[in-house]
Amino acid sequence: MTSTPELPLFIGGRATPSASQDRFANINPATGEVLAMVHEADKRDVDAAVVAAQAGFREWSALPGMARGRVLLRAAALMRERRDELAETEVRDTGKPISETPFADVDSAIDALEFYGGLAADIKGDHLDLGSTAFAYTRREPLGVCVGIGAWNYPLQIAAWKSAPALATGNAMIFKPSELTPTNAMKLAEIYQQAGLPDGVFNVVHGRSETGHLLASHPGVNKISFTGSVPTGRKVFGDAAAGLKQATLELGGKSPLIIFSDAQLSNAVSAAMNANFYSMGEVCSNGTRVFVHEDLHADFMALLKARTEAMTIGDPMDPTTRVGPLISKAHRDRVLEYVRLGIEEGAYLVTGGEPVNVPGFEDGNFVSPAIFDACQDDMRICKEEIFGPVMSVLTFREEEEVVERANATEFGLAAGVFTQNLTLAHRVVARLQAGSCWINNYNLTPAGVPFGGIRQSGIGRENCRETLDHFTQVKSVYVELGDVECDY
Ligand SMILES: NC(=O)C1=CN([C@@H]2O[C@H](COP(=O)(O)OP(=O)(O)OC[C@H]3O[C@@H](n4cnc5c(N)ncnc54)[C@H](O)[C@@H]3O)[C@@H](O)[C@H]2O)C=CC1
Repeated sequence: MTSTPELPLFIGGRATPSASQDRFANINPATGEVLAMVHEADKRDVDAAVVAAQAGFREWSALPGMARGRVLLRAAALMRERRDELAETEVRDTGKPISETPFADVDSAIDALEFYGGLAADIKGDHLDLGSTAFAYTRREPLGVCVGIGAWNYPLQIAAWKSAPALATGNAMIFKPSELTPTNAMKLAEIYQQAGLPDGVFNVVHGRSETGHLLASHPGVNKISFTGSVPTGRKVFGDAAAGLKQATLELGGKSPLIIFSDAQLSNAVSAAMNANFYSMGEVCSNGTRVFVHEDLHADFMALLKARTEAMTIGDPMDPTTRVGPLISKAHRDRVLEYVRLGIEEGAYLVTGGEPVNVPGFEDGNFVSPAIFDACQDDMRICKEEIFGPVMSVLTFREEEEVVERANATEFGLAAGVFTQNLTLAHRVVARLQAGSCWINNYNLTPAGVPFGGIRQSGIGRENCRETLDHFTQVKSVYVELGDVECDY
């Protein structure tokens, strides 16, 4: 009989057992199998990670940007060699289908490493002319030890989106993956090390909320980059405020997708499905409020229903599968509770929203993709983030009306507009209160295009050049070439 593997921490360039004896199980959401017993970091471990990161920072920040960029590019190449393995690991940890993870997870992570690897040599300040006898310049300097805290839905992508800009700018990072999906952060640490990253520059600390709090409140930490839910984001921001640390937050959403009557129908349906059912709907930027113009509604619903019912639910390792299990039993129950609530609130359940028994995967958390029609703005299913495969369809008549209703939310992560009238599209997008918008597509996040939210959806932008500003601070230097004026 083989024993369950252990997943230790990664501190100072070494796989390190936690000082605490606490372990928690990492469970495969498709099978219920315990993949590993994960070491939970306590205060001693967090202190050790900070000391290691401070040492790593001294060495790493002294290198020229070109040298740092080269390490990131080597790491990207190593990830590409291990693409299949990383994609399969992501399937086992998250339950997402293998038809997605090589692209949305691994390639997106590789893109981030290549993007920031390329920019590392171009991190620079400004020169200010102050007349013939003086000038000033600014330096963009790293912050020091940065903490990354990740959610469970895109574990490798989040680790890469946070660590690549942090490292490109000369910082060290301590990354805490979600306790539900801890494996690929360890593989990323191995890859960075193999690519030549000095010990201590990228550390992985496992744990749950207490470990996250210990990291966010640690006096030796200079910045926190967080991805997760709004309530946790508030706590992390509170810890950052108490220590006067910088923080960027990528939080949840309840984003609108507006489909005007002239939209190309099959593209609009494709986008609505991607915006609700990709990764089983466990995507922060999902367009879960689908506003469809009354004139298109009947055709839209017919095609949407047929295509949704044709999605294959099953073994996430099977390349033909489109719907895998939800991340955990607790989350599945929460999603099913929202389906029950939607019916109770008077929305019409067109299809799905039921637990699915997949033969051979009796312990899997499968739920069929759900479509609600006849939704009203004030229903809880239309106001609260469900983070599962539940689409709410609402109808509208006028542009003015739909813009107002789309913006009537506490969130502001993303929004989409479908129309062949580009004047209308740009006019509407300009009025939508969201950080990331798409016209005639949805949820694409290429490296270089800023991603992030406003209002309750977060602070800061990831996956773009602006992120470099979030991982650096400006030092200004005044240089005198003339004499010092003095009245004394
Ligand atoms: N805007 C974005 O880019 C994204 C946002 N999300 C959001 O994440 C949420 C789902 O992810 P979950 O992992 O369930 O979120 P969560 O907020 O429960 O956990 C996120 C991370 O925070 C850690 N944590 C928990 N309590 C903490 C504390 N007091 N201090 C510090 N860290 C703590 C967790 O261990 C985990 O690593 C959804 O609301 C979703 O919208 C997810 C992916 C991307």
